Amino acid sequence: MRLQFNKPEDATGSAAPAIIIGLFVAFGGVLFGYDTGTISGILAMKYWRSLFSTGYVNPVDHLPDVTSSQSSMIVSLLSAGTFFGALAAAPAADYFGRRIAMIIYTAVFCFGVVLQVASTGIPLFVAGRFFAGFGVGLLSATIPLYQSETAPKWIRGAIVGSYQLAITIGLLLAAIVNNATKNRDDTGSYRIPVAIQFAWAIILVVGMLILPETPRFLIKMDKMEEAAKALSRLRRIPIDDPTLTAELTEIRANHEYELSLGKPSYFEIFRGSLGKRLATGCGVQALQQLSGVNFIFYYGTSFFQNSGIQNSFVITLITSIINVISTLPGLYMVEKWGRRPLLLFGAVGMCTSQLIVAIVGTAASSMVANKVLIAFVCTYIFFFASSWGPVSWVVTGELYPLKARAKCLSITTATNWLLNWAIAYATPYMVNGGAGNADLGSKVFFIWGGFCGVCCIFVFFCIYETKGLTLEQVDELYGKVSVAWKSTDFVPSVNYADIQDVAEGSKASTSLAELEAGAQEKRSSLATHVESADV
Ligand SMILES: OC[C@H]1O[C@](O)(CO)[C@@H](O)[C@@H]1O
Repeated sequence: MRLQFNKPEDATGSAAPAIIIGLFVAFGGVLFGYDTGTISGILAMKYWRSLFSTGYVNPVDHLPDVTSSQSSMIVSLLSAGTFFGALAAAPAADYFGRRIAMIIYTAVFCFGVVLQVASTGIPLFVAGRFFAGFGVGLLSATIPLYQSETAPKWIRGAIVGSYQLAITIGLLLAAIVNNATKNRDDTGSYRIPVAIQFAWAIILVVGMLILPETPRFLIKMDKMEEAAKALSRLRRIPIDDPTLTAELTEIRANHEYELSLGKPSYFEIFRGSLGKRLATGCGVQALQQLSGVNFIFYYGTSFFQNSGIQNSFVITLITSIINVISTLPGLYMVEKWGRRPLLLFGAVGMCTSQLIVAIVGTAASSMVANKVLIAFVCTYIFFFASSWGPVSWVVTGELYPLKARAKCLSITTATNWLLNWAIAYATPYMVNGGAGNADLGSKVFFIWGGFCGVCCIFVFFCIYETKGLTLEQVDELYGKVSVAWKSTDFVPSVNYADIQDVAEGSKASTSLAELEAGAQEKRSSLATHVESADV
């Protein structure tokens, strides 16, 4: 079978530079996955435990250890940092630009790594976790923003989705490094897994120094000539090419039209049509977490052990591998089927798998039951990784108008982190027996299955189909179509081909006057169409 994406006839220039750049930037996601995955290994290291112990001795193995409240502070401060980082990402991305912001954010992350490597006591280590988390949070909101603003429309889903692929690779690397270093008992033991992250951070910064800024950010700052240069690098076409003029014209006209509807303050983005889009973005990210994926990645090992399954570490490794491999078909299918069908397919599959795990895990405990349980945990991971894992980032990356994109993506990404933290924090109380704890055991899968059921309803009522549209046509879609299930019938009113005809007539140069003329035409067309909309 030959995999082929649907490159339209009006596609501008070559997609190769944008694909390479998009994939390169995606690898910031490795830091995301690795950083969340590595801590469980560090907390178990003998050397680390004795160095950081403040006198407490673990009653199980009688060795020095940190207390459970100290370890929960160490774990949760990373999540707190990521949450605040995601929230804080918008100002720099809107002020300095997406590219410079990513460089600054990676430096923040590196500062956190330095503190952790240098620390010999809990306060400094905790501060390092917070800063590293802050950097990861900042990057996690800015990478999909950069990718969606640079990608050609017909392959944007796959490029933004590759961010999730990098997250899964980071998780897998963490599982491998944890296993490889778990028996080390020297000063390097915990410093090696932490310091390894420098390598990626440095590659990322060096790469970003030579990457172009996004043309959309430059247009937002009214730097038309620079925007034309950036787009010409991204699409590998001459600066006076009519297709380039057409794409710039569409972006600029749309941005001006959106601005004419009002400037977005933080207050503004919670109201009206923008508020609806923001609720959709937060909903999709919240449900991605509530489907229960991190229950498996954070607590999988101990859950399998408690269910009487031996080799629980190997099973966790297997789920991490399935997670990486299954993300690949998701990147392809998001452009073939589109966002709505893939999310629906994933939600039905995840719901069925989680409910089977819940029923089998609650009803019986035998060799056969354990095998069925493991098989359906793996099936759940397959459905998650090929749909909600990547597509939640795709959907949120393309949901917002340029004027508010950074702010809205910050809030949407912070929602993902908030739920990530809440689930990591609450699950041990829900699952383990003991005073004040719910002792749900396998019944917890009924909760995840229930939320996957909500995912199905959410997709049907809230997710608009945006496959193959430019980010500007997505704005038009939201202006014209009032209900999500009719979004598949939407036909954009103006596209590159139309504007290209205007540009073709005066091919001489990408002058500002030419762009202005095209922009004027697109603006009036947008206004006419939105007035006649069936909203
Ligand atoms: O692949 C699983 C991983 O993906 C995420 O949901 C982010 O999209 C993480 O929270 C999780 O650990």
